[in-house]
Amino acid sequence: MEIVSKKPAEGESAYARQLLAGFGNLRFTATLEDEFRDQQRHINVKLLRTSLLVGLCLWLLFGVSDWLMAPSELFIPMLVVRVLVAVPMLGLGYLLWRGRDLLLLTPMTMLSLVLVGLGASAVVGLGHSRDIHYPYEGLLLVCMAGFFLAGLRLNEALLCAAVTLLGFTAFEVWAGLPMGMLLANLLFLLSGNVIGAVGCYLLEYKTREQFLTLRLNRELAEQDALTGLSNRRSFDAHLETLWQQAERDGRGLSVLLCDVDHFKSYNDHYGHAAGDLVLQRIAEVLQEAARRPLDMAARVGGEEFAVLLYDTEPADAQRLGSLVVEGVRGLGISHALSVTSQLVTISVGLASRQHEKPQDGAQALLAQADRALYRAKDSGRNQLQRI
Ligand SMILES: Nc1nc2c(ncn2[C@@H]2O[C@H](COP(=O)(O)OP(=O)(O)OP(=O)(O)O)[C@@H](O)[C@H]2O)c(=O)[nH]1
Repeated sequence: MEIVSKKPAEGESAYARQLLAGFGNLRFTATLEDEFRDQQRHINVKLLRTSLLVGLCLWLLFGVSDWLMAPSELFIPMLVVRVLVAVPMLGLGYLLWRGRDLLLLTPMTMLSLVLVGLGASAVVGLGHSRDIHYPYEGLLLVCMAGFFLAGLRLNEALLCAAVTLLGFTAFEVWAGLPMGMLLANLLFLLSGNVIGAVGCYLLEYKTREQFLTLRLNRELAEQDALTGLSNRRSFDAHLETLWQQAERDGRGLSVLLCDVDHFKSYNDHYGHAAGDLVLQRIAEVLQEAARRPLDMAARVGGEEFAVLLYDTEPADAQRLGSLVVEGVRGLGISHALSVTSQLVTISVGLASRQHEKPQDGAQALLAQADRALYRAKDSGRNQLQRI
């Protein structure tokens, strides 16, 4: 039978595909976008704690500027605005302090930012109702905070800036600012926002690029290049993790250790490249057996594979292991020099962690599977043995 390569192609990784396809519109495919946003939420909690503290201090500090610069009868209304805006900021602070409700983080941040923007617009409007030279430039700081300090994505920061500028325009019309001056002020604020938006775009683009590159590198570091299965390193780590989880939750854990039979003679007869293709086809069979989220199929040596089965009873693991033996034989790959069969076959050793008995640890389980595999080889290969 002719064997066709099913090796994972370059770019088969979702991260690599997204890097190749580009993301100039600052958006990934749905799954990656969810993953990205989830990661950002966790990072932003820390960033926001600092930003909020700085923002709140500055917001109240500007009250001193109101006191120094505004006509005295306006100070109290301005102070009321500042206090009213500080309340939702304190609410956001509470969310950040608790560190839960992460899904509320972005809406709360946007709400706080919009309220600060509108509050600042109201203060400026009050000022301009008496003195058209009352400083308004501080409003740009609010928009810049949205672009760079609040952990928002560009479109979210743009929305906050747009609402702020609309509020600013409304308050200025209310204050009766001359049209020419209003347009000049708006032009200044808009120019500042364009600069902020471009900077925010570049920052978000780089953040997304870094996200994809890091995830891709992590994936590559954990993967076997030939078969696309997990490699030995990630297998060992996953085994330890699952072992601890199985102990904690009182669940079963099984290891199938699989070794290709007479593979040396296969290589000698058909060539190393053909041998590589066989390993890839076998990997597919094993991957099928490890389809549940916590299960794992890995290439742990040259022609040696392992399958971890979490929360699986020994009898089920044995049934699955036998299916794997049959599945590989069922590939129908000729092996003229095999004294076991005319086809490529594998031997499998099974060991299971039984939750009702005291256990020695993950490595002991692996050693048991290795002994079972040795027994399978010794008993004629092309079969499963268990300890
Ligand atoms: N094509 C290919 N061969 C590999 C790879 N890694 C290891 N091998 C070969 O796998 C063979 C393993 O041979 P042995 O350990 O003697 O075992 P075996 O011939 O399979 O005999 P039994 O396990 O006793 O049935 C060696 O010839 C290795 O060169 C690989 O990545 N590609």
